[in-house]
Amino acid sequence: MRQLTLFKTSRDEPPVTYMANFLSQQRADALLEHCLNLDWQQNQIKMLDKTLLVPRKETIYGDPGCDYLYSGSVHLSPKPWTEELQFLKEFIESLTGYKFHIVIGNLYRDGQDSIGWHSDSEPSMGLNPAIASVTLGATRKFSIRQKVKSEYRTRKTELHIENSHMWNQGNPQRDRPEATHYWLEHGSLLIMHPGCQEGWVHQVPKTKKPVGQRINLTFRPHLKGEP
Ligand SMILES: O=C(O)CCC(=O)C(=O)O
Ligand SMILES: [Fe+2]
Repeated sequence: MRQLTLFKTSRDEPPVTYMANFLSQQRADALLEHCLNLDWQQNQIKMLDKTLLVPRKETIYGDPGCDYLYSGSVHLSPKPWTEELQFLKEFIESLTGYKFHIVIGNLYRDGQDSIGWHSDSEPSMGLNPAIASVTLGATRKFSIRQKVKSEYRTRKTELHIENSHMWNQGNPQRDRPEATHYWLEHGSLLIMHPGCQEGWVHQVPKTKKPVGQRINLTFRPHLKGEP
């Protein structure tokens, strides 16, 4: 298959590529059905002396030994690839030229499930990782903006940024760069290119509008992955 040619983005444009009709309706429906039966769990994040439930369910599949730690406290250990997930991974690899070793799934049960502002910069992915994200089910808004200075310096997690009013003075939202929004649809692919995690943060905010369940699959590299 011909690979996507690399993607001109200017300094002020998010380094992402969005393909709305990546999967046919039929493939996307079948994959959603498959993914609803994966092994989902709701994890906990420890922050300061609090324990908070992650506001969505999660799962991880991938190469053996590719454990993933995020927010300093959520430890995910991959189950072996299912045939469907491995096929999808290889399809995206051949399209993009990027290599992936794990997939982390997010299950957003309704509009109250979300992921706050964050970047995915776990050292186990190596430097400047590309991440490919497939959406199944309900459409949700995905926002992306450039980092502010303080977000470059420390490895802030989604809950640190969301709760930054607890330790920042003033209004932390006031000086944030303007966000770009994408409506991620059933069967779509969003590629976050190298550099995206280093200079930008993204989120899927909560919404009061009635929305059905949505599954998001993020394919990621891992330093311990198979070559
Ligand atoms: O659900 C999405 O579209 C984004 C998920 C995400 O950012 C993540 O898993 O790190
Ligand atoms: Fe992310």
